[in-house]
Amino acid sequence: MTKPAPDVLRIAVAQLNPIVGDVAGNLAKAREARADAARHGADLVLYTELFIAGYPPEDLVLRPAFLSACERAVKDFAADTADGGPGVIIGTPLKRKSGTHNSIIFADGGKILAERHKLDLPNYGEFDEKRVFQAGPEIQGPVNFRGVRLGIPICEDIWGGDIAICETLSESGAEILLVPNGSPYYRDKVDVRHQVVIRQVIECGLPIIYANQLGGQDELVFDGASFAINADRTLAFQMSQFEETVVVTKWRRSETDWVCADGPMSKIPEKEEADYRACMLGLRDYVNKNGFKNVVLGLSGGIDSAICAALAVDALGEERVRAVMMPYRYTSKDSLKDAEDCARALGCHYDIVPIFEPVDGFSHALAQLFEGTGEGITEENLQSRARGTILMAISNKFGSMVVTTGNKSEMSVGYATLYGDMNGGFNPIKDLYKMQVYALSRWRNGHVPPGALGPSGEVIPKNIIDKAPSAELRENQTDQDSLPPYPVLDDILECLVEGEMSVDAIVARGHSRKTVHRIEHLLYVAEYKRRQAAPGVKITKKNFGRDRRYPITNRFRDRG
Ligand SMILES: Nc1ncnc2c1ncn2[C@@H]1O[C@H](COP(=O)(O)OP(=O)(O)OC[C@H]2O[C@@H]([n+]3cccc(C(=O)O)c3)[C@H](O)[C@@H]2O)[C@@H](O)[C@H]1O
Ligand SMILES: Nc1ncnc2c1ncn2[C@@H]1O[C@H](COP(=O)(O)OP(=O)(O)OP(=O)(O)O)[C@@H](O)[C@H]1O
Ligand SMILES: NC(=O)CC[C@H](N)C(=O)O
Repeated sequence: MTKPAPDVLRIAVAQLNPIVGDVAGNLAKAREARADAARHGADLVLYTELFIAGYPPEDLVLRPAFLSACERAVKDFAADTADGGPGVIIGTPLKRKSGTHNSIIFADGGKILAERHKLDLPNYGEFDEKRVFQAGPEIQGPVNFRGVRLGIPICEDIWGGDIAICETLSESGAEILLVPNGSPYYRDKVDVRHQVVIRQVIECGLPIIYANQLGGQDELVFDGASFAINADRTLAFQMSQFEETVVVTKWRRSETDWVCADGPMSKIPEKEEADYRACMLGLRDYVNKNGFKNVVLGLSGGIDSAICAALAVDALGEERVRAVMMPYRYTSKDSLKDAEDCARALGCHYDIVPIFEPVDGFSHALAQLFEGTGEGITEENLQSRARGTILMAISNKFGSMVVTTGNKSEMSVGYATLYGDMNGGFNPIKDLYKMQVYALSRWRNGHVPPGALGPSGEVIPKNIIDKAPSAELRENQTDQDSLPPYPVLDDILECLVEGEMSVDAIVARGHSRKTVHRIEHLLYVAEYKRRQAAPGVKITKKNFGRDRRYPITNRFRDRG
């Protein structure tokens, strides 16, 4: 006799932080979450996209041994469900006759009930899925789970491509849609996701549960913030952003549809907090997942290195961060004081390593060769390179990763020295324009974000925020000697980079044509530097990683 279909379903959403390639570790994490969900009465656990592999696995998917390890792991996990506990929907790559797919397996009672393959493979911005996966050959209907028909589109499948996947699932009898996602952070992305899901709910008339991955993976930060929308378009539940969590949500069958009867309603952080927490999580996971015990950075008394030091202490704790002030002839007393005050406020290790000897040593070594030439950028870069070499020596000696500190404004126009201040393994502020660096610094002085390991109070001394930024590579230098004021520069850059706007359109916003042409030129000729730059956290819709792929050799200039 078949059991009657239930009127209540407890669906756990596992918003977890996997490690790409750590199949055994991810399986252990999945098992732990299932045990936890079982203790809280869950019928089913929904994991995120490709959870067993970690997302995005990129070219690992081309390795047969990796595919076999993933498939073995999900089969073992499916076998666990013979214990009568919750069923599972878990993401894994699967190699089948139709190709290698981005898939899920749905298991219950010790058996794999169904496999589903992603139909719409994203291939834009940061995504390159068509490179390693084949799309599922056809839309497959809902899966009957203990008498309830559940549709399982996978991430991009609901983003509104050519195929009406949610609608088709609804027409074939699905009652709830459960969507595993690997949806990376960019500013305001939570709103974008809500809009995407609401649009699908309107189209298909079904409630949709959106489970998103958590954690940093190279340049990407997965921010979680999993949620669901009821069939009547109301928010059914909202999970927290930037935190690992497993929650059991309760769904009740009504006359017409399933409605969420119990689930969390977490508050989503506002702009500065969200960006700060993304930078912090991205840095923490990069350092920890790559096995570094600690980090080192040059602390100049300027705002960029100060916010990087704060992010590092918040991400890793004061004991794991070493800040090094490396004064030279042009380092002001103010900078020495500001750097020390910042390090003291943060409580991290602080050292002073002057660079007179290395810089003067290089100058001596080159004196004959350079005879008759004037001093200029070459000599300025020697200072930056001496600092870069010292940081790399500390890195080699103690195994600390160098945190590099160039903001997006500088990285855009090439105001950074190759093999100098560009040295480093990871850059937490690579995708923040200078004005955003200021905004986040002010915000951090007034708040300690959840999960931060650093202290409260003014961790970035006010003087660092108030003074005119300077690289201090020659007497009385300020950034504004050779660049437009940062509010102007950042606006032009945002128009050129994120907006891909024409020079005419940017001039129409009130900027001088000459300045816009100059910035466009600087942006293009700095491409070679960016290709050699360390990776860093993606915060905007278009970062200097995968999102923007300009040629290095490029004669185009917009003179239209
Ligand atoms: N297309 C290309 N493809 C490959 N390599 C190319 C290249 N063009 C130049 N190069 C190479 O790159 C070298 C030039 O690059 P690089 O040595 O870095 O030096 P460069 O870009 O000439 O100078 C560094 C710039 O960064 C500024 N800076 C430095 C440090 C800190 C800050 C700050 O504001 O925080 C600013 C500094 O004022 C200066 O404008 C050339 O000598 C050449 O070897
Ligand atoms: N005197 C210094 N001591 C230690 N590190 C330095 C020093 N000067 C520069 N650096 C390092 O090189 C990076 C680039 O610094 P620079 O001062 O040239 O300009 P910046 O981009 O305005 O950075 P900041 O705002 O941190 O000063 C700094 O963020 C810092 O990590
Ligand atoms: N992994 C995916 O398919 C993600 C695609 C989706 N457009 C997102 O950014 O969230």
